[in-house]
Amino acid sequence: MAVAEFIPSSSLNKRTSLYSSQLSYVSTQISHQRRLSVRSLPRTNYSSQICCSVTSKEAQAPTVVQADDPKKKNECYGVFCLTYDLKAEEETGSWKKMISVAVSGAAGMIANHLLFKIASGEVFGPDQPIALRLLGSERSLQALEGVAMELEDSLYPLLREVNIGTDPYEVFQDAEWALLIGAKPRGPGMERAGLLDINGQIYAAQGKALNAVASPNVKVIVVGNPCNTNALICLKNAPNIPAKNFHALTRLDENRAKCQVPDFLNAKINGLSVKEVIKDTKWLEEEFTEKVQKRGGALIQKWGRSSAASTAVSIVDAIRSLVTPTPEGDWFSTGVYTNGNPYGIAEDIVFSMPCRSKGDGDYELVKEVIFDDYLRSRIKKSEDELLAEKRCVAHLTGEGIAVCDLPGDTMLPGEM
Ligand SMILES: NC(=O)C1=CN([C@@H]2O[C@H](COP(=O)(O)OP(=O)(O)OC[C@H]3O[C@@H](n4cnc5c(N)ncnc54)[C@H](O)[C@@H]3O)[C@@H](O)[C@H]2O)C=CC1
Ligand SMILES: O=C([O-])CC(=O)C(=O)O
Repeated sequence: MAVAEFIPSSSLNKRTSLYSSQLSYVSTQISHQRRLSVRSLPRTNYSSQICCSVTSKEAQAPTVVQADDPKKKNECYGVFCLTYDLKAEEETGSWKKMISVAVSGAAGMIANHLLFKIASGEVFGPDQPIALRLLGSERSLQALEGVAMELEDSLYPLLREVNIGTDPYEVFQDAEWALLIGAKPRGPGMERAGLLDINGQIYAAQGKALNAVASPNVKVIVVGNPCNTNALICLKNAPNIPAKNFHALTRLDENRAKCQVPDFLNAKINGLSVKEVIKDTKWLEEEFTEKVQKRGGALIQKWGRSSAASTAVSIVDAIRSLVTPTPEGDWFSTGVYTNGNPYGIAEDIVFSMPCRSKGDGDYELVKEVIFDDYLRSRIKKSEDELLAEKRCVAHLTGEGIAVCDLPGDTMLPGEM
């Protein structure tokens, strides 16, 4: 195995430019350990290339690239990066082409659960190699390095490359999936309009970055709250990406409903409709609905922070629902851009809809969901709240001057 050599950052392209020399050293040692331990696994034809880069504005020192194949020097930009001939082995020869998955808020609680699921193959499948591109804030950069180290230590065969950085224009480069988790939590005394503005600015900037550098068909899942309106802001700032590709993560609520009692109007218990089994409509309409609505807040009271593990699971479910065919007769919930929906929901907002997928990353709306007056009234309430939020972020969607007349009961889960 050739000895790693240092290549001055100026000789590489912009993405590879930065690393503090001390971290570069630490990472080099760790990469060596990985290289040695990986080599001891029963893999053949292994030719690793290791390089280190952090993309942030405080660029510095060298990048390490193994010198045995000069042609490959510029191909690897990861904090760690393993490249070898995937076609050369029986197992890896059947793997798909590597995909690039960007995650923002990658040093946060939700990402700390999610990233390891993605790297393990649980999300995109056991034959799908992954490059992770992790976006953090300036404050979280060091923690992000820790995340990358833990990913490396986990020896996931499918995880080929990890990049970290704080500039979305660098981190989102060529991303095929963008899981946008990073956001500021609402603090005590902060007005909802203030939170909408702060997080809206983040999602406007990230939408612009995706528009400029991501894969033109990138699929985007917005998790940071308020996720529907953040998703709307994001897609309005990314006019070159189909609006249909943007989702707001509403799957956690579906999962929470299922863990209580499923959607009582459309779901079945042992083949019978829920209302045939549970006759107590008052309980279904009042207690059950409220329980799901307030589940997030109840958890914040217990944990002192919002749901992280179950949110990560629901992101996994949301992605898997798009990359695997939906079973016959089933559907899943995801917040999507309303553009010709069959339910009379206001157009031009992001609203949770029943969807099905053929497993190609795309979806279609399910048209035969049953509504009653109760459901219609609850949906109208959500619609009014989202329309009010939309007016409040008009300055971020390019639709003029914002007017914030948020209804009093627009609640975040922590507010009870
Ligand atoms: N849609 C849903 O069902 C749920 C949404 N959430 C929301 O998800 C978000 C993240 O939650 P956690 O991971 O628990 O929070 P966290 O506070 O643990 O992590 C957030 C991370 O985002 C980073 N960050 C902040 N601004 C950023 C930016 N501009 N670019 C990149 N990274 C940035 C922070 O440094 C932090 O590391 C919150 O907005 C929370 O309200 C939480 C639970 C459920
Ligand atoms: O507001 C939060 O951070 C938590 C949240 O969305 C939920 O638990 O549903």
